[in-house]
Amino acid sequence: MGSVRVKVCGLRTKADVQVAASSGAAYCGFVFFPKSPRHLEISAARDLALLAPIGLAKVALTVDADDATLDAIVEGVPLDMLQLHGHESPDRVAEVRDRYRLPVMKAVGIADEGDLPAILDYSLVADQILIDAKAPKGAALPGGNGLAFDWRLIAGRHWLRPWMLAGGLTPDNVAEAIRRTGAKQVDVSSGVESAPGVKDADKIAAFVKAAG
Ligand SMILES: O=C(O)c1ccccc1NCC(=O)[C@H](O)[C@H](O)COP(=O)(O)O
Repeated sequence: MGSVRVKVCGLRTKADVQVAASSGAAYCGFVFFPKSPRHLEISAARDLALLAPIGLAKVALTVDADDATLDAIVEGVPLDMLQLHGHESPDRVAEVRDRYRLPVMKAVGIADEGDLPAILDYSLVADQILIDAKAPKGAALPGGNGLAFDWRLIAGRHWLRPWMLAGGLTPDNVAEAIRRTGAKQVDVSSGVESAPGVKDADKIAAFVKAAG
């Protein structure tokens, strides 16, 4: 595994998990959002999570999920982290962290300078921050849209918590994104797919290699 840690999000098959692991990814993400082509039922996610070797951290991604939904996911799937990718407030992030005793990563969408203070706000309550492109107005999905934001907005900045760069990353641009932002962790979903929700093994391997 290289020094930059990679999260491959939206895994749906056993082959996806196996290639993420063998390529050297540090995290795999399971999406629980029915509108997404990457959505998994709990039983399917459990089967995939049980395949993940030690060293591949299993992340459950939810969007404004209530306690009953999170209870079912946490009870049904062996997990290492929760990723909150909706409009969860800082108080809700703290509540989820306390309730499940799992590390929580909060996604923050960035489009311009005005979005940056939220990174600090959430750094006070979350274990990690996912710095992602803000979804366009009216988008069906709050993430996984293959859109990048202007990396100059975060270049040279430091935050209280570990953070991960996301949004429009591909095997072709990830090295440049790391160089320009100083990211020590990167996240990818659509950039390693051949169609929405269909991961491509060669692209996953190429992405992890390019991330270094
Ligand atoms: O990927 C999804 O389908 C998704 C659905 C609902 C909320 C978030 C979602 N993805 C979040 C991620 O962590 C993605 O990996 C991240 O937004 C980067 O996506 P991409 O630009 O496609 O690499």
